[in-house]
Amino acid sequence: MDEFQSNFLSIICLAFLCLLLLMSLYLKHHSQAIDYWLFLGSLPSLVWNSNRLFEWATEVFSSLGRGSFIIDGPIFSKLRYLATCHPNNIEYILKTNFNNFPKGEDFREVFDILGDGIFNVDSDSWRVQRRMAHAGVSPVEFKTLVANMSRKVVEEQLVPILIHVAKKGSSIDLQEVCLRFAFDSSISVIFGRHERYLSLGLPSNELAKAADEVQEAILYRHTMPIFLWKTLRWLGVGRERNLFEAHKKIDSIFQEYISQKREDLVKGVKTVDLLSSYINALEDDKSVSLAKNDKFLRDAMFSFFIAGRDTIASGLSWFFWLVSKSPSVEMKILEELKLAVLSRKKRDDEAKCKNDGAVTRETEWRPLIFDSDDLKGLVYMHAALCESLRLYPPVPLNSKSVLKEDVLPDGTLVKPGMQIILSFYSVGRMPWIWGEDCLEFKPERWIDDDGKLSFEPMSKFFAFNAGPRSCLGKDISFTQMKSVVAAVLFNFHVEVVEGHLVCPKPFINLHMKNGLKVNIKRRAI
Ligand code: HEM
Repeated sequence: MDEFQSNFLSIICLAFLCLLLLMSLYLKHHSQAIDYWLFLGSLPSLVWNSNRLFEWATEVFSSLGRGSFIIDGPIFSKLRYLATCHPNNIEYILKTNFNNFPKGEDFREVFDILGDGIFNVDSDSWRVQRRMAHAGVSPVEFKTLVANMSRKVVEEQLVPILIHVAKKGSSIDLQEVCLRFAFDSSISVIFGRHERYLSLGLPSNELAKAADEVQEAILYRHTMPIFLWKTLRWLGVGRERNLFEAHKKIDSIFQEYISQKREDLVKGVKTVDLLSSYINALEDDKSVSLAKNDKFLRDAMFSFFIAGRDTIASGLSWFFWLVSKSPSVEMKILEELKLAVLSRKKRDDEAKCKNDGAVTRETEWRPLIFDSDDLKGLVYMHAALCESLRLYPPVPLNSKSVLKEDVLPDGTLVKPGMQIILSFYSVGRMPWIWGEDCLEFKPERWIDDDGKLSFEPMSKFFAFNAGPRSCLGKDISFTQMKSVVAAVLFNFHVEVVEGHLVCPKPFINLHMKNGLKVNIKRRAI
């Protein structure tokens, strides 16, 4: 064999070996339900499925038959994610070894719009924020404020719009209505202001527009390597330009609200709202400058605004959709509400008899608005809301970093530098976690044999997070959602427009890609 022939043979052997390596790498990982590409890792799969990320992750978990899988980035990047939906892992990360899994610097950079707000800080800064937020939302006065504000927005804004739509016989996007309800309720509770973003004609609002832009831009950041969006930010182009403008707008609106509130407080105008309670609490600490306080207030209030707006809207929209497809659930909710109305009537009649002896009977149809007293103890409605949040958690994913090497309860090794994605969306869709009927909307699974709410499902329910960073707004969320659900279902029949396609939108919060187009009819009970 001459030199040329031997070189030629070597090249052929090398090429064959490379091909073999490539095929084996591809095939090996392909058999594990997630494609792995030489040099590019799992990035092509991720990009390919970016418009159905939650469903894709769920499919991968299902086909693997276990609760964790690795997503590798391109060969020279340090990108390495662990996706998990295993309840034991989630419990371990959020509770048992909480200190080893902070949010981390990457999260902080991507969500820089949140500043030093509670969602964006770890360790001591988080503890300070948590203490203040807890003190702000725990008092009975605050809970009463939330109940009163929800009732007000429902009575004065939501119901009149639905009456209008029912009379006209036209359709409406119920998701948009829920978003606007959540916006107005949040603003009134946080700032004591009444925005009326939810009103006939669906007016535009600068703050709402900026907040939407922020969500879109942050999602966009998730789809590309950090260096790329940072370059776009530096160049001031595309979505980064929009984010910059939205950031500026939000800062100026919040600064105006804060200054206005300070002036009101100096004038002696007292209101019960979150901002007032924060200003009063900060007043005691004279060591901090006003400007620093204002920045702290901006970050804290923006976090509350983000916390309450999209979550409540998402929770309500998916709930109405699920109930519209499940007449038996709807009937049971109505039965429960009728009982609540009867006991209210009894209370009212007794009070009237005591006062003037005459019990009036109403003849004309008037929408019935429920008070917080009426909404206490609605076990079935509570169960139905939990069931809807199980299938469609408003915060579908959570992300954590790793401080020290650790082994998760399912045996997965995690190392510093890795990012862990907790897929709350997938947890509710695994037969091995929730049973073979996991995809069915069954509020009954939340009710025990004595007809009370069962605590058992709570150990695998993470819609409100868990552990030290669990949601501080859980109770008030139920108050708000119940006041909307009761008023809408008791007074109206909601019917999804025929042919309207409902599917999740890849977003920070779980919204519907095409909204929720519904027809509204007045209900005669
Ligand atoms: C259906 C409605 C809601 C759902 C499903 C929900 C869910 C969650 C989740 C999953 C987290 C953890 C987020 C993370 O670690 O990044 C969280 C945290 C939080 N939520 Fe909610 N939330 C809801 C409504 C609210 C409301 C109305 C408020 C307003 C007071 C609120 C206040 C908070 C706060 C302050 C935290 C931060 C806790 C911390 O980091 O220590 N949430 N929520």
